Amino acid sequence: MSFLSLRDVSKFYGSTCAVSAMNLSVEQGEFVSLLGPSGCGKTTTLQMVAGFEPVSSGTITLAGRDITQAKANTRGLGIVFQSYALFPHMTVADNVSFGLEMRRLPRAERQERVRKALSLVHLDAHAQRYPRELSGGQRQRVALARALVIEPPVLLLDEPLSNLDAKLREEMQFELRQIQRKVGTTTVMVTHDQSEAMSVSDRVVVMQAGVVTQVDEPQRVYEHPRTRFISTFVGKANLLDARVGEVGARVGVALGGLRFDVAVDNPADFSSGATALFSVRPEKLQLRPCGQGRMDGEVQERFFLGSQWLYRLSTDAGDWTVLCPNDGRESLAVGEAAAIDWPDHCARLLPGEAPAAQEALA
Ligand SMILES: Nc1ncnc2c1ncn2[C@@H]1O[C@H](COP(=O)(O)OP(=O)(O)OP(=O)(O)O)[C@@H](O)[C@H]1O
Repeated sequence: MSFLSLRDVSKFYGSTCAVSAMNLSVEQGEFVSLLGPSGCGKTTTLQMVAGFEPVSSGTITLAGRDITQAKANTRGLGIVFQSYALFPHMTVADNVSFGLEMRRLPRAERQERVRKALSLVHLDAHAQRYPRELSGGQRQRVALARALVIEPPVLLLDEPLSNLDAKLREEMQFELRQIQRKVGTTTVMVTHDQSEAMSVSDRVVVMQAGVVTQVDEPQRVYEHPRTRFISTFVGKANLLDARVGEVGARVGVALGGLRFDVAVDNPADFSSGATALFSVRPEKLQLRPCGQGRMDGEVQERFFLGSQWLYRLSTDAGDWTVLCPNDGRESLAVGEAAAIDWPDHCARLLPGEAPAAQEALA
């Protein structure tokens, strides 16, 4: 049995369904991110696990214990929310020690645990400072230390890095992952930032309108998105209408004047003669001289991104976005003709109709 488990958990606010029959199993020590656009039910899910919001239906278990109706303060979970409200009149050490005092731990043990927690987040030297004397990233680390010091079975993080600027955020993502690996605390993080979810998580739970649409390792979500929405929400994708030909282990596709086969995860999702979406990531496409690729096109726009060039090309099959590494060679000009090509294994086919949205997890 998994460590943290949600079974058919739903949440209604009046007639609004915030979370619909959600199933999720998190293993001990795992780092799982809930990823999705604003309003898809991520925070509500976390609040139900934390015990701050009652579930409308369903069951939540932790280490084999049904905690669905347990009061928040009896769940013993570590929680770091977006506004990581430290006590401004307390030193860093006192802020971190607070939860241990509430648990009436002896003074010597408190001091030792606070020392260890601050060392973990590299703030040993700042123990006697006040929150106002810290940078945003340091304050964030105090909040993390405060959550970790109680040695919670599960750490819940709600957009913990969203107040930080881009560079600090990236550094903290790296640190967060390192700390989590070191301590081994089972962690569930809410984020709407796909690159954050991908870079820190063992598995990503993609949510849309209260429904879980995919649960997979980050690379799998990126390389094998299950729906049109996921393929564009997680990274960028070229999506072109195609017609399904013969369906077997590989599926025949007609795209513009081209006919070719695509390997698919589940051939049963496709039927001959139906429409489907052909998908390939912009960075998987290559530009070649005319006549030397799969189809010829014309450059409509180009953008210099520093390490890459972004091109928009028009072809008979539709418009394409292509990302090419800036290898120092001369770029293509607007109006220039070029052929588009892609390796077979980078092509994906998505059913025209979205597959069953809810992922039932074993
Ligand atoms: N207390 C509440 N009362 C009524 N509706 C609510 C309440 N809290 C959330 N909702 C609604 O439930 C849905 C899910 O909200 P939730 O905050 O879980 O989304 P989210 O994915 O965390 O969004 P964000 O990324 O913007 O924080 C939304 O439609 C929201 O308006």
